[in-house]
Amino acid sequence: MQQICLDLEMRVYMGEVILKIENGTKKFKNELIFQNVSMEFEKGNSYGFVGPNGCGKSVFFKTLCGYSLLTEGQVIYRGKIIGKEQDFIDDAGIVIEEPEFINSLSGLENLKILAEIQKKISEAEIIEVLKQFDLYEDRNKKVGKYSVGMKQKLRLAQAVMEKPQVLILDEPMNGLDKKSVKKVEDILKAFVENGGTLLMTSHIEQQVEACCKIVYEIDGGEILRVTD
Ligand SMILES: Nc1ncnc2c1ncn2[C@@H]1O[C@H](COP(=O)(O)OP(=O)(O)OP(=O)(O)O)[C@@H](O)[C@H]1O
Repeated sequence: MQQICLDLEMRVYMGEVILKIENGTKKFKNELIFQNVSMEFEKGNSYGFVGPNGCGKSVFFKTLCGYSLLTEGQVIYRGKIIGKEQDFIDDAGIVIEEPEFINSLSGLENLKILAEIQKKISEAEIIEVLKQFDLYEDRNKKVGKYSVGMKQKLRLAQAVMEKPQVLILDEPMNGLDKKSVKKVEDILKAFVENGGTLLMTSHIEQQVEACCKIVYEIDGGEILRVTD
């Protein structure tokens, strides 16, 4: 019975627009990053953005989150205008550039401190996420001694641990080996299948194609849809 209710609930929400950008333009002084972009992001769907270094992938994601304001246009999250009615998007797992972990504390201790802010999840749930990302064995090791790939997996673990509705991940596969890439792909696909909204970037097209149903290319101030 519970399963049937869950399925019905998911069908209601799948396809509903959760985040959108309307006529968005971003400039830094005279540098145009993107112009007049309108896009909608739905629950249960996944969006990949590819483009060369410096094309504006991170800036685009920062404007969607509210970390950087649009020069023109607006971002609307769950019906509220970001930067006016709400500062940042919430209930979202975000990896844009490097969030600073405390190097002298372990991976587990770092996640516990971050989980304290919202008090949504227990230590047992954090442990489960660390297991998912193959970090359980190293949970008590100081983050300062983590490898590049381990730190990246910890960032992703932190992004997903509170089961957000939206994931906004800038270059999530950076520094990961082949096995870890596959594991993260599986985690992200399951997130979308369960009704989550995934936005991710990569400068490698195959990486976004593996995880995302809809792919865009960012270049020369334009964001063009690659997939049908
Ligand atoms: N705060 C800022 N002030 C001025 N210019 C900025 C700022 N942040 C980014 N830029 C510029 O915006 C452009 C796009 O940068 P962005 O970081 O979005 O590129 P990217 O596509 O994410 O690149 P990469 O693949 O190398 O991470 C670059 O020319 C960059 O110098």
